Amino acid sequence: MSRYIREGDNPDLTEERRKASFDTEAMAELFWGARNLMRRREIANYVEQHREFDDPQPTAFMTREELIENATRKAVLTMEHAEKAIDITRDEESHYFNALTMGIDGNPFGLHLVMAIPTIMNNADEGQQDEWLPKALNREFIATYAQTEMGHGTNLKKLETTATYDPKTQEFILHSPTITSTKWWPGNLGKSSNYSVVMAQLYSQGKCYGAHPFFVQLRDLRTHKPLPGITVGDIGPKFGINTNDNGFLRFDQVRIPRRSMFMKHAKILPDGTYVPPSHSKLNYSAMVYVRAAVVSLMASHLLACSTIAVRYSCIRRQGEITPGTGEVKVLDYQTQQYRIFPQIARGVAFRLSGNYIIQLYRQTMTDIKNGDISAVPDLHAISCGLKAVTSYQGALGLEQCRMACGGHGYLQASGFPLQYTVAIGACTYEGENMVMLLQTARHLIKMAKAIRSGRPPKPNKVIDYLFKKGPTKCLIDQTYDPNYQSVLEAFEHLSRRVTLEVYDRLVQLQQQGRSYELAWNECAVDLCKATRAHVRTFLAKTFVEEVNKIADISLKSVFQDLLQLYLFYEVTECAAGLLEDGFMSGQQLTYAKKNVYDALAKIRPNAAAIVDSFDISDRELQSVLGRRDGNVYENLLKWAQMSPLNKHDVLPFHHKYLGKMMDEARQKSKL
Ligand SMILES: CC/C=C\C/C=C\C/C=C\C/C=C\C/C=C\CCCC(=O)SCCNC(=O)CCNC(=O)[C@H](O)C(C)(C)COP(=O)(O)OP(=O)(O)OC[C@H]1O[C@@H](n2cnc3c(N)ncnc32)[C@H](O)[C@@H]1OP(=O)(O)O
Ligand SMILES: Cc1cc2nc3c(=O)[nH]c(=O)nc-3n(C[C@H](O)[C@H](O)[C@H](O)COP(=O)(O)OP(=O)(O)OC[C@H]3O[C@@H](n4cnc5c(N)ncnc54)[C@H](O)[C@@H]3O)c2cc1C
Repeated sequence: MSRYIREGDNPDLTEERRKASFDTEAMAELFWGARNLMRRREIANYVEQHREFDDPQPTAFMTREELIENATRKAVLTMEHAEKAIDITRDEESHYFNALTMGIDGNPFGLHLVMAIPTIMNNADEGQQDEWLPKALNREFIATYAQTEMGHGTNLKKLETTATYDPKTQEFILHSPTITSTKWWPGNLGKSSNYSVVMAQLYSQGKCYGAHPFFVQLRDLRTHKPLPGITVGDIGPKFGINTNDNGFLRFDQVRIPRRSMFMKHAKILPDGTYVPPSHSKLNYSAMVYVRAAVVSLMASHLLACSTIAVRYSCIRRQGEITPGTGEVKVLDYQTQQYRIFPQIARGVAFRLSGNYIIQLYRQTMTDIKNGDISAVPDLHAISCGLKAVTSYQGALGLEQCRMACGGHGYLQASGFPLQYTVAIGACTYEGENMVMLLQTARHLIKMAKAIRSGRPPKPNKVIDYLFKKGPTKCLIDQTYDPNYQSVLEAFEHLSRRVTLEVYDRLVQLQQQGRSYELAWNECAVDLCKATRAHVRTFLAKTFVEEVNKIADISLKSVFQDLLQLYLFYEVTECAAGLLEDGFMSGQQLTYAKKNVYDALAKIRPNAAAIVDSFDISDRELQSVLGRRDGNVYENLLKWAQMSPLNKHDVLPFHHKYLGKMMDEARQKSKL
């Protein structure tokens, strides 16, 4: 019996769990890996046993100051408990523990862990690492990553903050020369951090060498007051992540020692001589890390929101399908399945590719340490595209899950506003999505040039297909192929065609006299399409490969249903492109749609058990609608009764305004 079924649960949800064709626990093991699943359970138990991690009230009812104080309290507790609760050397355990204890809306260590420490690990030289890393890991300071300025986020070449080297004192002078040079956005900069990685234009011997990272103390270690010459604060409430004190920062001729510059790759010698790095973008590795991590992060958001939507749709009865047979669970509506199940399938696809890309990141960082930088452009290309596509599709998917939950989906109690507002940040941070799509397109255009000139680069799993000659007509038909060769070939065809077409147009525009840059801008929409097609191909192939590795027949069959849905849903999503050149026929599109509907029907009886197997706890979901026990209605009422507005039956200012107005209106009407 499923470990998710307990006495007192909503019977509709229990009925759903009993219907499953597979063992939920075995599925959870497959999904997370046996060891990770066991550790997740142990960590979740640990947190449940320490009630001090509980929020004093739902965070939705807290003011911003209360939110930040609560997060800060829990962050300190988290660090105090970490060594007892988890193996701190295992990233998976840290991420899970942090998510359970601190939630997803931000915490004072967010940027310290995600960007500052990776920058120290990958950009500090040995001496600097010896000095900074133990202190960073030991929480002797909290650092953030200050790169974006009020005037420039994308175009790093135009950052205005300067770091001018003074050989006489062997110091850099940090300065913010204009209002637009004010650092703006860095997470945890406003109030929590006392150090920061600061990206500034490096000047030495009268020459500018471009943006470089520096490690800068911002606040006094004892008083926490900003150091002389430094102005720092919070940028105010935002669309979401209001638990995070995203900040602003200005420097007024602040002097820092020469060794504050990260010197693993580029260096300034004491006399001011600049030593360039082996690759000009090695200083950007923390950004590459977060872009890669976003893929798994989007998987987590999608799987959490589809868990909420599926569970709620199992207990929500509304309307009849066959008149007179009683109200159905809303999950029985095909439209509901069409809204929610593709989000599950995309979440799984993102999880699988997310694992791949993080491994590639780790491998590339190791290669760089060993002096091999050859994988840097490939990692950059695929991580930019994946980040852009998964954050965009993730955002759309979360919104579908919310809308699938009707009015209650619009409540903060649903958990959707928190998930959504956190998730959509990823469309912008770490490289705005269009900009990221265009970065991948640069790589694709190089590949197109190689194809046209008949000189393929050295073999590479991600782009080899571009150099293949695929079928000239789509081979999708009604026969079942577990390798989905014809679908993958269709995606490859679309990607190859769009890439080559936009390349040819780029060349043609230049032949007509446009500069490369102007031609590029005229082709930008199609360049983005090429990236999307390439990323779709990558996600799809990774999904097929991973499903083919599953040994257990009953689990594999569930994954195959999700894979079928994923692949044919994507075919329908890119149908215009496949039909445009006559590659796919209308009839084949009809087959694809039928495959989508068939997959929905196959997934329907397993849906509740599938989302259970993602093993997302109520503590993580923070959702009344997505509760494991399905007891939504009584808990919605309890939740509303906790609203601070309900502390008073009559609001203290009622008689001052509305009461007075109505009294006066009644008086007048009596006259
Ligand atoms: C389940 C998950 C569990 C746990 C979670 C784990 C971790 C947490 C994950 C997420 C964290 C969550 C929350 C964090 C929240 C927020 C963090 C956000 C922080 C930030 O936003 S920091 C600021 C980020 N800023 C940007 O990204 C700026 C974007 N701009 C750029 O990157 C660049 O300027 C550019 C790419 C647009 C262009 O660069 P450029 O102008 O310097 O260069 P050129 O255009 O001249 O290009 C030259 C050449 O270099 C290539 N290039 C560019 N960048 C790179 C790179 N990074 N690596 C390799 N190569 C690069 C470029 O492609 C060109 O190549 P070509 O050969 O000439 O074509
Ligand atoms: C939640 C959140 C957290 C953040 N955290 C941090 C942080 O910790 N540290 C930090 O340094 N920064 C942080 N940022 C800043 C973030 O990295 C930038 O906002 C992002 O890189 C985009 O830069 P921008 O805001 O200057 O947008 P702009 O570059 O001004 O872009 C505006 C719009 O113009 C278009 N555009 C711009 N350039 C191009 C181009 N080359 N081609 C095509 N279109 C283009 C895009 O549509 C874009 O949306 C954060 C931002 C957010 C929202």
